[in-house]
Formats: sequence, structure tokens, C-alpha cells
Amino acid sequence: MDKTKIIVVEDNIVYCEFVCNLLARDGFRTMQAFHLSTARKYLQQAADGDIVVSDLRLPDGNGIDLLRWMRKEGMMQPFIIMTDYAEVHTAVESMKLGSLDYIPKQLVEDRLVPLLRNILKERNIGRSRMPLFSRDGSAFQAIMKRIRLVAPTDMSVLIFGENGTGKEHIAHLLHDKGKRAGKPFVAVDCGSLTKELTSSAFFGHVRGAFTGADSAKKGYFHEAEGGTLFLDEVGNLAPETQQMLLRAIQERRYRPVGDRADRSFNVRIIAATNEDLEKAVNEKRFRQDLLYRLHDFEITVPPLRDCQEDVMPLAEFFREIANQELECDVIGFDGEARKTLLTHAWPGNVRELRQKIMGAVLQAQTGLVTKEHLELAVTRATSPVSFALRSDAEDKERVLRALKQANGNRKVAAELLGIGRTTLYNKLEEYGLKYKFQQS
Ligand SMILES: Nc1ncnc2c1ncn2[C@@H]1O[C@H](COP(=O)(O)OP(=O)(O)OP(=O)(O)O)[C@@H](O)[C@H]1O
Repeated sequence: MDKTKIIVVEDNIVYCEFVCNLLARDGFRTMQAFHLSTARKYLQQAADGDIVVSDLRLPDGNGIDLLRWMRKEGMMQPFIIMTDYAEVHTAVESMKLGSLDYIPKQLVEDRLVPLLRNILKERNIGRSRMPLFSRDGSAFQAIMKRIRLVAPTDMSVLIFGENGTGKEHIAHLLHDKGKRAGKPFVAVDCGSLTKELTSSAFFGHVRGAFTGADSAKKGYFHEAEGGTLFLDEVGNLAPETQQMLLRAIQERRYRPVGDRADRSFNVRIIAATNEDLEKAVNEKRFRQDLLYRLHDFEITVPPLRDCQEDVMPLAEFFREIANQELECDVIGFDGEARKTLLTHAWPGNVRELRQKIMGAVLQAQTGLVTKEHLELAVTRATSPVSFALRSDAEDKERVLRALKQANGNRKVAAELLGIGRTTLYNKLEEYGLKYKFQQS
């Protein structure tokens, strides 16, 4: 199973448990939310690839409110509604808002897992539902040239770039344009691996290998066999995991936890990071030998603020997608809105641009997007210009402000500060703030 989490939003605790057990049996990772407010909290930290399965009626609103809120915030994760038969009409309405499907509760047991598997399969073969725009800007053209050059080889590729610049898309392109296209593409968020279960996550385990290992489990290497293993946020790997991966990559074999024999593998490794890994090596946080192994070839994705010529074409592209998804009829941007788009620093890069355009289109509904619809004023005040880490004395206060602004969400705070997540973690450690803002 890949890193996808299924957020199950259902106020009936017993039914919620039932759905989660059903999914867990099939190897899905789940999160339970009994209220919309909890679901929103989870979604603020969710990955683009996560999936929501929601009941319609909840104590603090309904599933359609949640879907509407997500789309307004630019969160385009697949959304599946579970309904009672009497609510089918409302469920159909929800599909107009962009929910992917609805399943009558009586059929959840039969239909939910196959539906989720289908979504993942489509993703793995590169037919992601999230359409991609081919960027014409000169920086991106140079990147495309490098992608075409290295994709057909088996070289490991390390992709550098700030959060939200499109590194994962580039990893997909490398896979799709290479000889492994059509084989699995398995993405691993290295920052979210728990220390105890890392070996089992990568290499799998046999039944009874440790307490709780009730059945055998395939690891990421096995799942990616013949295809690509994408190590996202590779700078966040714990030292022990770095050592373990290095050995496997060097020897091209690994041993599942509790097994007696090694397995060989045929997997291409692509990794991505927003960190300066040379610096991490100097600071002894990252192994130099592993860096060499991951780094046969390098692709650096520039931040959006350095790709001015891509901003408006991407904005127009997202406007059209938003029109389709939200059933709006917005025809463009007025002069002030254009100026704002072109002068904003985009600390969250393409992801932030997409979110802002989705929200703006929803607000405008028809006609032209105005500067007010973009709601960039708040972000502007918190853009790198005001949050930039200028001197040590100001540093701590800025970090605190950004964390507050981001409600403790470190990923968002790092984007506001225009720094990588790992740099932010280091700063929290340095200033003794590590436990002050616990993410829920
Ligand atoms: N060329 C593009 N066309 C359409 N959308 C894009 C493009 N590039 C990036 N995006 C959007 O920006 C978001 C961020 O892209 P992606 O997840 O690939 O970035 P990333 O650099 O891997 O981010 P992170 O470091 O935070 O994981 C995606 O959800 C996608 O919707």
C-alpha cells in the first residue's frame, strides 16, 4: 500500500469503526473523524493524494459543506459520499460539486474497497485526476529537456525544490516517460514514517514477525517491483533508516522483517527534497554515501517567483479547472488581480497559486476575478518579505508568528516563512519550541 490515507468522516462511532476495519483489512491507512471540525483539521495537514469518505449528515453540518469548504480551499482530494437510500438525491447534488462517487451504506462493504483500489490504480498508471499544465517558461523547458534525457535510463534522480513547486509531478513524468511506465509508481512520504515500523514499511514483514503482525505484509520495495519508488522529503529520513536504505540500494536486496531469506529487487529510485542536502551532510544529518547513491542525476525546480512567465498561464489553467469543478463561469482576471498575481511572492509556489485561484473562482462565480477575490492581502502581510528570516534576534519571533498564523501546521508555517520544513524543525529545536506547537 502507498502512503495514501483515507479520512473517514462518520459520526456513528460503531459504523466508523466498521468502515475503518474494512479498509485496514485491505491495507489502507485510515483516520477517523466524528465531526466536520475534526475532518477539517485533518485535511489541513492532508497530502494531495489522500481520500475522503464521508457520511452526509454530521453533528456540526453535512458532508456537502465539507466538500464545498475543501474545494474553496483548493483541496482537490477525491471525495466519496456514503448515503442512506433516502439521501440519494442530495448525493447526486454533491457530485455536481465534484464528489467522485456516492455509495449507499448498504453497499459499502462490497463497493468501497474496489472503488478506492481503482482510484489508486489510475494514479499509479499516471492517469491522475489532477490535470497537469505543460509550462512553457524557459526554466521549465530546460527541466523538460533534462527529464527527456534521463527518463529512459535507470539512473537515480534527485529532485530539489521548495514545497509546492511540482517535484512529485516531475517524479511522475520521469516514470511515465521511461521504460517502467505502466509498472507501479510507489510514493513514500519519508517525513511521516514512524521509527518503529520503518523496516516493515520498506521491506514488509512475515506473519508473526512482531507483536501485532497478524498477517504478512508487502513493503514499498515489493509493491514497486519493476517500477519506481519515489522517496519524497528524503531529507527527513532518520539516520537508522538512511543506513538501512543504503545497504539495500547498494546490495540490491533486502530482507523482510522476520524472514529467513533475502529478496532481490528491480526498482528505480527517485527522491525529492526541499533541503540543501550537502549542508545536511556537513551537519552530519544526512549520509554522504546515501546522497551519492540517490544522486546520479539532479533536477532543480525553481520557485514560482522565479518563473514569472508561468504565473498567468498557470492561473488561467487553474481558473478553467475551477470553472469545471465548481460549475462556475469565470472568464478571466481584471487588471488589479493580474498585477497582484504577478507581484505576489508565492511562498507556497504552484500549490498556493492553485488554492488561491480555486477560492477566487468560487467567490466570483461569474465575470472576472478581482484582487479582493484572491484574498492575497493576508498572505502578503505574511509573505517572505515580512517573514523572511533576517537576523537571529528576529528569527524566533517570526517563527512563532508564522506558526500561530498557520494554526500550528508546520508545513504551512514553513511555506509562509519561505523555508523548508526541515529547516523549520531545526529552528524549533534550536529555540526550544519543539513541543510548543504540537500538531494534532
Ligand atoms: N504543471 C502543473 N500543472 C498543474 N498543477 C500543478 C503543476 N505543478 C504543480 N501543480 C500543483 O501544485 C501542487 C504541488 O505539486 P507537487 O505535490 O508535485 O509539489 P511538491 O514540490 O512535490 O510539493 P511538496 O514538496 O510540498 O511535496 C500539486 O497538487 C499540483 O496540483
